[in-house]
Amino acid sequence: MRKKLKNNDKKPTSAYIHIPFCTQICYYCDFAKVYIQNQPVDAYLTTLLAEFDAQDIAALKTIYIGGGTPTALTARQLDTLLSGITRHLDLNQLKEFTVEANPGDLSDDKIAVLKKHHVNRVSLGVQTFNDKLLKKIGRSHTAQDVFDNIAKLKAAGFDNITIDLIYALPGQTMADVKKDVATLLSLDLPHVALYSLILENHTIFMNKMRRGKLDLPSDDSDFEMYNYIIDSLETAGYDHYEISNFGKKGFESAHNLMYWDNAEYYGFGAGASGYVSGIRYKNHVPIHHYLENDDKRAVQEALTIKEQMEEELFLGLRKKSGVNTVAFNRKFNQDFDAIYGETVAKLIEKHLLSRNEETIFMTRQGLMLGNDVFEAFLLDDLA
Ligand SMILES: C[S@@+](CC[C@H](N)C(=O)[O-])C[C@H]1O[C@@H](n2cnc3c(N)ncnc32)[C@H](O)[C@@H]1O
Ligand SMILES: C[S@@+](CC[C@H](N)C(=O)[O-])C[C@H]1O[C@@H](n2cnc3c(N)ncnc32)[C@H](O)[C@@H]1O
Ligand code: SF4
Repeated sequence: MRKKLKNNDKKPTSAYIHIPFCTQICYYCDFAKVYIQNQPVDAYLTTLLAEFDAQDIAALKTIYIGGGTPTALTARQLDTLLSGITRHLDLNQLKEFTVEANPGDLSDDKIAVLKKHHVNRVSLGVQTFNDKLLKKIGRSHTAQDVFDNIAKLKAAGFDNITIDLIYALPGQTMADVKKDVATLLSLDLPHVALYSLILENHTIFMNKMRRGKLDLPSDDSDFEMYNYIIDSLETAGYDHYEISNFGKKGFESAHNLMYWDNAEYYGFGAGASGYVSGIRYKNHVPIHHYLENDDKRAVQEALTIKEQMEEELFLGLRKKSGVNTVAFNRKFNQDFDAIYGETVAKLIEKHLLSRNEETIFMTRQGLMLGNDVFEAFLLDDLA
């Protein structure tokens, strides 16, 4: 179907900002980033803030600064970035302002800068509490750094702290996962994201795998770990509100929910994705391409209605609450069951999907095999 969606005149109320610098390059990571030494960091920040200013944004509900590692910047650079972003914003409307941080990088002066500029959520890339495993995956911090950073953040008044953990790491056993979960629960944080290790191209791990030198847990162990994690966290009072995300009541990430609700957002910086006025775009990467091109967008595409409907399903089904079919009918002016009724029935038969009156949502099995479910919702060209 070639028909374009009507452009949405309303401005997005969320922004993602990308800082593509790191003080370490982890063996598993394929995100847009480079080692920070000798990089044109100040020039990058100037260009990034010019890109931001050009949109003339008066208010945002959620801001997410990710990377790379935002806290790889010096306190002065972080101050420049955060004051540049918040300078013209109506801060009364800002609900969630997240900055990602690497435990090894988060000093007192950087924490003070975050606090000064209204950051109210910090996401720490912990990955595991096992120091041996941390070394094995190329991280330069220890579990103790994490405990120290969390204590400092709490002392500075940050109550919305989330951590990222990865499981199914090379050589990791079920006993290791149980220890990580026990440590996590002892910290009593309001939110955590747990990812199964993905073997990405162009990473040291992929290189090792090709040479037969990476000892990854089997798919069965991966399932067992995932099941254990979900059961333990749910028992401890966390809501498993998205495939990889768990939150105490009221601490679900508003910014990430915005993505899964298929809403529009700005993306600023090298490699950032955005979705504005019906157009999905991705900015130039690597950094010098981003700096040198006047048009920061490397690719952009106006989504057809078919693509919009597919995305509504892929993204919405990531959430435990699933997709509301009545809202779908209203949004697209189509009959959900005429398009997807058969697909849904087949997935229910395979115990991957459930349905109640208005919504469809994934079963535990579906959450584990997410990609199989998403593929089933790809549409052939509609007439
Ligand atoms: C792009 S990183 C940015 C966070 C920050 N630089 C840090 O590492 O502390 C965001 C998160 O993605 C997750 N991640 C990155 N690569 C992954 C992979 N190959 N498999 C699973 N999770 C991954 C990690 O948990 C990481 O904390
Ligand atoms: C893997 S997720 C981790 C989420 C986080 N732990 C939380 O719950 O707040 C975050 C990473 O996804 C990537 N990311 C998120 N939104 C993006 C966007 N709009 N454009 C490009 N990358 C994005 C960034 O690399 C970012 O570090
Ligand atoms: S996981 Fe974080 S610190 Fe490690 S390379 Fe990726 S972005 Fe950088």
